[in-house]
Amino acid sequence: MALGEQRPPSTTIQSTSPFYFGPATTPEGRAELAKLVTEAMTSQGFFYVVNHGYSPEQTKRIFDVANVPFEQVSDAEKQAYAGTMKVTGSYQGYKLRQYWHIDNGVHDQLEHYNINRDVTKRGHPEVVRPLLPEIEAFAKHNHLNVLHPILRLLAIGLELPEETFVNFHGYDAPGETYVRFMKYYPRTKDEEEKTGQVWLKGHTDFGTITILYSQPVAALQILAPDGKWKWVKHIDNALVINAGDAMEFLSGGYYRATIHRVVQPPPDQQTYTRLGAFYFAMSDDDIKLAPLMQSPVLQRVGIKRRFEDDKAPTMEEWRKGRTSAYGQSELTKKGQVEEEMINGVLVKHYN
Ligand SMILES: O=C(O)CCC(=O)C(=O)O
Ligand SMILES: [Fe+2]
Repeated sequence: MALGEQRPPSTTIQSTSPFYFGPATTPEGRAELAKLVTEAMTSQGFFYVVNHGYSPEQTKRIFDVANVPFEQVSDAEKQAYAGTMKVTGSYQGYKLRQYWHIDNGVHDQLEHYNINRDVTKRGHPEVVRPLLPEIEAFAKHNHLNVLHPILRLLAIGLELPEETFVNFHGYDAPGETYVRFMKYYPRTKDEEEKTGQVWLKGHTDFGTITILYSQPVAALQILAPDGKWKWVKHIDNALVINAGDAMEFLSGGYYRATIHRVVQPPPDQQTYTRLGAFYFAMSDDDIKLAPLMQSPVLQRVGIKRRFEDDKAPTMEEWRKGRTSAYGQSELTKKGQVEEEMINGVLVKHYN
């Protein structure tokens, strides 16, 4: 598919303007950017990053690489490299189609291939092996050139020492931060109807920061503060950044975990397959996800508690609890929202 040729539909979020990492080399530049990031993360819950260091050609190459685990690997080999989410609470390897329940007996039609930033942790399908140096370079770029600068801005936004969150996200520290490639396959009319055109239910990501490489098939929506789902607009070679549960917990609710979902694209885009490239960041496994009380900002605005501080899960406990339950557990319906308890914390799913 020729990425970049499709146009998104007209219903797009217009309020968030992309910004540049460029000026962030000086303390003044970072202070300015921190204001923008804080504004985005405490209101809409996402922002774009442009000028992040990858050229359009490098980004295109990553999407070509992203397609390989889906298009060039046989079903049998995919099975051999399937992840064991329910048992290990870890997404490494394939998340094959039909694994999650969406709604009314309908299961998902999307595949992931998840690769830890330490690409040697597991084996990979034969055609993926020669691509591992490139995938590792991609992980490192995301971690050091995108994630760490964002984490510095988020620390400044809480008036904490700049390296506070960076120190929780060591590239070589034990933890799960990983690259995800993802492919959505077409669904039947019946499946579309029974799920109200929802491909991936409204959810929050469980890590700290998600980096999504913007791609042209519109389908991602964010639940805006006014309670309406809004399309996320495609911007060529931009990154869409959102916070997840772990960042919400660490920031005492100040930075909101963004509620987002994936729905059937608008009619003019329904014949395209949708390919995704992501970097899912988590803090190091041993970090306790309790609010950073030392933040002067939190001392002023107060903390929204999800659990008592001494009961706060570690990153490892939280990611394992959420991963093993996701799409497999019995959810309790409460109107439009479905709920479950993970590690004593209420988790919501939205239609
Ligand atoms: O495909 C997308 O745009 C979003 C996927 C997503 O939300 C996820 O994998 O957590
Ligand atoms: Fe997500």
